[in-house]
Order: sequence, then structure tokens, then C-alpha cells
Amino acid sequence: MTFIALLRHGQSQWNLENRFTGWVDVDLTPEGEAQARRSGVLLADSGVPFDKLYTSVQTRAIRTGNLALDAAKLAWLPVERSWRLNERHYGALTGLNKAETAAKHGDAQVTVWRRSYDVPPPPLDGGEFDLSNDRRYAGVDVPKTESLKLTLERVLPYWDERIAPDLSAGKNLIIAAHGNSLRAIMKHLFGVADDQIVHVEMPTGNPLLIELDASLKPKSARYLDASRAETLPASPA
Ligand SMILES: O=C(O)[C@@H](CO)OP(=O)(O)O
Repeated sequence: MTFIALLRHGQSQWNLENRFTGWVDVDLTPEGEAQARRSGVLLADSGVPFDKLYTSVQTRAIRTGNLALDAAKLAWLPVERSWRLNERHYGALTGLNKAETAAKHGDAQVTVWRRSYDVPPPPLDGGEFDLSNDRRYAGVDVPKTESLKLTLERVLPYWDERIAPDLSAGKNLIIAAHGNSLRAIMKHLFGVADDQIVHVEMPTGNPLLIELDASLKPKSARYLDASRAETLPASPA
């Protein structure tokens, strides 16, 4: 049996300020750092012998992974990072306050932008949150906006080429990433229907430990901090 732990980064400064974040490289709050350390303790307590950490190239996920590995006494684990695990790009909503945006456009529209499968927010048109010249993205066609569908379409090649082969080889993995890149992975793993993914949420800094069968289908799944768990999709038949 093989295990994968999906770990959304701990609380970030813009989670705290309730702002649309996406690709902006916001750091963790002290509370987020504590959630990351606690995640490491829970991962160690699970007894799973983890072999490797994958992260996005965003600071909040990288630091969450590092703090968790330190707390788990696994600072020696090999690490691989990819922009393909980044948060979904929030387009022109980036930086705006979520409550103010809901007051302006209505809750229903904001839910569609935040949780629907295939409706991207309006595109970003330059400005301070345009990261296309950030050298960490050299050679990457930095998106101007992304739906969850577009996010899954750029996560999936990385899953197929790097992550799935590790799992098939029997490696137990930790993926430190983001609410929506991890919802994309959950949609793929659990076979969640397009119109049901709107109901799937992932808490910050709470590892979701999934046991996979030989064909990489979930056999069981549980949040390691049960007091902060969200409802899980049904395991596929
Ligand atoms: O702002 C973001 O980038 C994400 C994750 O915090 O927010 P949401 O919950 O709207 O997907």
C-alpha cells in the first residue's frame, strides 16, 4: 500500500486578510507556521514512512513543507518543486478583499469564481500582481487567470510524469501545495463530478492522508487533525 499526504499551506497573511491570493507570493502568519509544525507532528504520528516532499514554487507552500519536515524529524527527505503545483491564478480578482468583492458582485457570482469547475475569473491585465517577468517562471507561460479546470490541466501532466510514477514505485509522498491545486488533485483522485467539486474544501495546515491501491485509487482518506476536518468526497467505486 502507498500513502499520499495532501498538505495545504498554513494560514497565509492574505488568508488572514481575506484577500484573493493566487500566484502572489504571500508568506505564512505565525498561526500558519504553527499549523505547519503541527502538521509535521501529525504526519510523524501517522507512522507512515514518507519518502519525498513535493511543493509548488510559492513561499507559503515551501515553508509549510520545511516546517512540517523539521517537526517530523524528516528534514533530510528529498524535495522536488514545480510551478505546476502553484495555487490557481485568480486573474483580475488577485489582491481584492473577498467580502468586498461579494458585496459588489453578489455571493452567487463570487461562489462561481471561487468554487465552480470551469468559470475563470476575469483576466489580469498587467499591474503589480503580474508575475510574468519573475525569474522563477522563466520559460513558463504565466496564466492571466485560471479556472479549476485550467488548474487541473496544468497539474495533471506533472502528476502523470512525476508524482504517479513515484507512487507506483511504492514511495509515500507529501504534497505541500494550495487549496485549489490540491482540490484539482482531489477531483482527479476521487473522480469528483464537475458539478460536485464546488462542495469540496480543504482546510489550511491539516494533512489529508490518503491510502492508495495499486491503481492509485483511494482506499481510505482522513484529515489528521480531525477537529479541523472538511467533508471528503466518496472513495471511487
Ligand atoms: O485566495 C486564494 O488564492 C485561494 C486560497 O486561499 O482562495 P479561495 O478560498 O477563494 O480558493
